[in-house]
Amino acid sequence: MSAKVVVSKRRNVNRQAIFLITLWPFPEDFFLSDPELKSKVPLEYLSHKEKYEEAVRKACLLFRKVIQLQNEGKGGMDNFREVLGGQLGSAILPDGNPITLHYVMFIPTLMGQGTIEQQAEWIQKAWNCDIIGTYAQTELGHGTFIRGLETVAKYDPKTEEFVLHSPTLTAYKWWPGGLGHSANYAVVVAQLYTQGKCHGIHPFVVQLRDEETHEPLPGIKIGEIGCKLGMNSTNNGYLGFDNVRIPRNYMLMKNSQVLPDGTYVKSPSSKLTYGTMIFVRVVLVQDAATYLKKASIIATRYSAIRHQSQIKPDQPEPQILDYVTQQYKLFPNIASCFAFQYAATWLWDTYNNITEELETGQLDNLPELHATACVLKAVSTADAAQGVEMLRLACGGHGYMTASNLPSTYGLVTAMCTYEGENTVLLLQTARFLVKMWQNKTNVYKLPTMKYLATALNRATPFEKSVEWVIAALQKTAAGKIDLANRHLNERVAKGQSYEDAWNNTSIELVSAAEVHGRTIIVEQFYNTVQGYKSRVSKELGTVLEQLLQLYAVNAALRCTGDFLRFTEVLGKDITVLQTWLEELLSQIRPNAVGLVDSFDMRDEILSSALGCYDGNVYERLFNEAQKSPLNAEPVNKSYNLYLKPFIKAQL
Ligand SMILES: CC(C)(COP(=O)(O)OP(=O)(O)OC[C@H]1O[C@@H](n2cnc3c(N)ncnc32)[C@H](O)[C@@H]1OP(=O)(O)O)[C@@H](O)C(=O)NCCC(=O)NCCSC(=O)CCCC(=O)O
Ligand SMILES: Cc1cc2nc3c(=O)[nH]c(=O)nc-3n(C[C@H](O)[C@H](O)[C@H](O)COP(=O)(O)OP(=O)(O)OC[C@H]3O[C@@H](n4cnc5c(N)ncnc54)[C@H](O)[C@@H]3O)c2cc1C
Repeated sequence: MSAKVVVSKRRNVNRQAIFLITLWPFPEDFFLSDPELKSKVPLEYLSHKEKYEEAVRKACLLFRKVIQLQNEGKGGMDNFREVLGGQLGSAILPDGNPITLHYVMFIPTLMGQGTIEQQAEWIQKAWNCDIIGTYAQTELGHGTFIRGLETVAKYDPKTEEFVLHSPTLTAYKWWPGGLGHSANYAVVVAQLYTQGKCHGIHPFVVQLRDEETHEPLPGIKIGEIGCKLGMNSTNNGYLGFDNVRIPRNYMLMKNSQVLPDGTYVKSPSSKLTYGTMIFVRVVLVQDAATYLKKASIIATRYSAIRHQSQIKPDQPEPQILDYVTQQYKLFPNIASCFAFQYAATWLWDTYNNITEELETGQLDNLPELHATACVLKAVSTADAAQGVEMLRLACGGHGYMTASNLPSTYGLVTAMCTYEGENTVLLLQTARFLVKMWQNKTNVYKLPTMKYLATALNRATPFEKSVEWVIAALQKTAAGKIDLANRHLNERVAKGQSYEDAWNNTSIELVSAAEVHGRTIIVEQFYNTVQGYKSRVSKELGTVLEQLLQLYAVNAALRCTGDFLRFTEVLGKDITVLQTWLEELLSQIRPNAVGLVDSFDMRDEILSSALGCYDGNVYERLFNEAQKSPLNAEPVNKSYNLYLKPFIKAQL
C-alpha cells in the first residue's frame, strides 16, 4: 500500500488544511456499497474483543479504499476528512475507529511540531501507513493540567539519546485512542530534562511495538483501558516507560531544540507546543454540527411518522410533529445545526489565516485564536450533546433502542465535551483572555471577536423584535458579566485574597461570562452568513434561512432572560414578546421541517437508524432489528430449565 505525498519545503503552507477542505465530490457509494464494510451482526451483540477486531478489520479496509481513490487521482487527502468525521466514519464504525488518532493527531502533530527534515522522515511513512501512530499526552493523574505531566524525557549527551521513564503509576499515559493494541508509534508528551534542568513538556516520537511482530518493545508497558460509556472500539490505551531510549532527533524540534551537547534552544512561544490541540478543537466544532444534524434528521423524520394521542377529541391522532412542545424539542436543534456549521466554517478560515501568520513567526493573533477555539468548542459540543439527548427523548421509547442510533450518537458526542480540553476548563481559558482584554480595553479594538467589549456596556439597547437587537443584547450581557466578574475578582483581591484564590472564587461567574461571549460569536456569524447569502439564493430559501436565524437568536435570548433583565434594558413584557416570537417561528418552520433535515443530505446507511430512514418504514425496521437479537434464535433459552423452571415450580 502506498500513497504519494510530497512534503513541501515551503514553511508557510498549512498542510493541516487538507483535513477540512473537500475539493472533490466525495464518492460515498464507493464505501457504502462495499459489503465488507457492512457488519453482519449488530455491533451491540458482539463481545468487547470482537467489537475491537471487527473495528480494526473495517478501519483498515476503509483507509485502504481512501488510498486507492487517491492513487487513482480521485480526490486528495480531503477524502480522509470525510471518512474520519461524524458522517461516513461514524456510520461504518459506529462505536469508534481505532486508527482515527493516526490521522487526527499523530500526523497533524508531525506536521505542526516537526522540522522540515523530521516531516520528510516521518510523514511519508505515516501516510503510507508503514507506521500507525497516536497522540499520548493525558496520564492517569493529569489530563487538564498538562504542566503537571509526570513522564520524563531525560537527555543523555553521551549517547545522544533521550531516556523516557514513568516514575509513578499516575505517570502512565491513559486514554490515547488506538494506543491499546493498534498503534506501533506515538507522539508522547513528556517533561524534558537536559543539563540537569527541566524545560517543561515537549513532544517526542516513540516506537512502541516491533514493526513486524507488533510485540511491545522492551521497557514499554502497554494495554487497553477497558469499557466506556461509548466509543468502545477506539482501543483507548495505557502506556508506561521503563527507561526507554530514543535518538535525539526523535524529539519534534520545530519550535524548541536540544542540541547534541544538550544545550536547550527555547521556542519563540512555549504555547506553540499546544498547537495540535487548537487544530483539533477547531475541527470539533464541525463534528458537533455533524452529530447534531444526524440526530435532528432521525428525530424529525420519526416525528412526521409517529402518531400519538389527540389534540381534539373528535379527530384522528396527529403526527407528533404537530405538538408544539415537540417542535420546541426539534426546531431549535435544527437551527443550531446551521449555526454550528457556519461558526465552524468561519473558525476554520480564521484558524488557517492565523496559522499562516504563525508560520512566518507572527504570534500576535494566537491568544485570540486560542480563546475563540476554546469557547466555540465548549459551547458547540455542550449544546450538541444536550441536543442529541433531547432529540433522543423526543423519540419516546423507540429513541431508547440502540436501533435508533441515538444512544450511540450520544456516546460519541458527549465524549467531545471532555476530550481535547474539558469544557469548563476551556471556558475558563476564554474567560482568562476576556478579563485581560477587559482590564486593558485599548487592546480590544484590534480583535474581531472582542471589539464589542469597548462599547457594549455603554450602548443603549431598547427592546426590538429583531436579530440585531438580540446580538446587541447578548454583547451587552457578555460585557456586563465580564465587568461584574472582573469587579468581584478585584474586590476579593482587595480584601486580601491572592489573585489565584480570587479567580477560583469568581470562576462560576467567569465561566458564565465566557459562555455568553461564545453564543454572541455564534449568533453574529449566523447573522453575517445569512446576510451574505440573501442576494445569492431564492427569496423562499432566504426566508427560511432568516427564520432559522431568528429561531436560533430568540432561543439564545430566552436561555438567558435572567441575565438580560440584569444587564440590558429588557422588561418583563419584552420577554413575553420573545416567547410569542419563538412560538410564531415554530409554526412558520413546521411546513419545512422535514425538508430542512432532508437538506442535510445524509443517506440512510449513514443515519443507521430504524427511526430515521427516508422512506419512513419505522415499524418494519424496528421489528426486523429485533429479529437480530441472538435470544430470538431459539424459542426456549436454556436459562428456563436451569433457573426459571425450578424457581417457578419450587414451593416457596
Ligand atoms: C488548561 C490548559 C490550557 C492550561 O495550560 P497551562 O500551560 O497550565 O496554562 P497556563 O500556565 O494557565 O497558561 C495559560 C497561558 O497559555 C495560553 N494557552 C493555553 N493553551 C494554549 C494554546 N493551545 N494555544 C495558545 N495559547 C495557549 C493561555 O492563553 C495563557 O496565556 P497567558 O498566560 O494568559 O498569556 C492546558 O493545559 C490544556 O489545554 N489542557 C487541556 C488538555 C487537552 O486538551 N488535552 C487533549 C488531549 S488529546 C485528546 O483529548 C484527543 C481526543 C481526540 C479524539 O479522541 O478524537
Ligand atoms: C473518549 C476520550 C478520548 C480521549 N483521547 C485522548 C487521546 O487520544 N490522547 C490523549 O492524550 N488524551 C485523550 N483523552 C483525555 C482527555 O483529553 C482528558 O480526559 C481531558 O483533557 C480532561 O482531562 P481529565 O480527564 O484529567 O479531567 P480533569 O481535569 O480531572 O477534570 C475533572 C473535573 O475537574 C475540573 N477541573 C480540572 N481542572 C480545573 C481547573 N483548572 N479549573 C476548574 N475546574 C477544573 C473539570 O472541569 C472537571 O469537572 C481522551 C478522553 C476521552 C474521554
